[in-house]
Amino acid sequence: MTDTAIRTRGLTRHFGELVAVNNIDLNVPQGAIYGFLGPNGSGKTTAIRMLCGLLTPTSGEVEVLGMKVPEQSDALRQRIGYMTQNFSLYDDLSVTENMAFMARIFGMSRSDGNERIKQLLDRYNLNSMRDRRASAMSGGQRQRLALAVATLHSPDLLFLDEPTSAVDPENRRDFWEKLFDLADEGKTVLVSTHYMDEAERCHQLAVLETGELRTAGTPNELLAALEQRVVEVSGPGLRQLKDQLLQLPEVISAAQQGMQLRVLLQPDLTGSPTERLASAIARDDISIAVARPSLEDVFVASTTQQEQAA
Ligand SMILES: Nc1ncnc2c1ncn2[C@@H]1O[C@H](COP(=O)(O)OP(=O)(O)OP(=O)(O)O)[C@@H](O)[C@H]1O
Repeated sequence: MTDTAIRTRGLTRHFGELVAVNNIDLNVPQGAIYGFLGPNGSGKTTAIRMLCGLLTPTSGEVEVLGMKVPEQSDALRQRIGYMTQNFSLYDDLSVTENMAFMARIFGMSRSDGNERIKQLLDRYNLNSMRDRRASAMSGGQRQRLALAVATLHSPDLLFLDEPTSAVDPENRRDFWEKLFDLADEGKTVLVSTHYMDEAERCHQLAVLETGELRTAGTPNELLAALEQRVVEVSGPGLRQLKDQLLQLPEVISAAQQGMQLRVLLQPDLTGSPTERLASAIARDDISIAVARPSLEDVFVASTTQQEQAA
């Protein structure tokens, strides 16, 4: 049996009239890398802040590492790490000073703190810049320092809010390797992201839109459950073709990818999707082929249903 690291029921947060998080049920297994995927303003940060005990829910139940939140937030704080979007480093402090400061906050003795800092300097390749001020570091270096600081007290659960938005693909890949090392040690990681390649790396995912949980599961489960059909269309005049496609009732979305358009179709179409589109467009200079769904298609399908229904 897998233990549950995070369990919520009916998690809701209002800001005045705005419902930022609406009635969310989550089950995050221990040891998983769990992705929060959603457009800007979909409620990812608000949900994370409630799970950390930093923000009180308007209603609903939250249990994190077996503790009730917000009631047991103080005890929980020792067992979780939180890396925010802007990394929350002290720019005027050096690499080791940033870490030593956090060690003091967590009440570590000087010798324990120094021992842990030594381990983390090695683990996150920060030795060569140990005396450098945080303000003088590159995006990738700051990210590694932020992860070192967030894991200084060896938390069992790590919250990462869009941790890779300021770094290049190589640093992102290295960062994810570090996350898998943590998961391999039994740590649970909840990570919010906009990037599809990152979503694909997660063991499980939740897709949020306008504060609501649209879908959740492993990447394979989400792909298998996608009811919408996906086709690729190529031919001359792709920009005009795209506008034409978007007028059709069968089409949910169309987006150009290089020399072709990726088109998501309504789920309940009868007959062959390619023949149906070909007859609707009625042009003999284009080709249409069925495509394998991707997580981006899942994301688009689950975050445009509401717009269509409205
Ligand atoms: N303290 C606050 N007061 C009022 N509204 C807020 C507050 N915090 C968040 N919101 C609103 O709640 C909604 C959800 O915001 P949130 O930051 O949780 O989304 P997000 O998915 O993390 O977005 P992003 O990807 O842009 O970081 C937004 O409409 C935001 O403006």
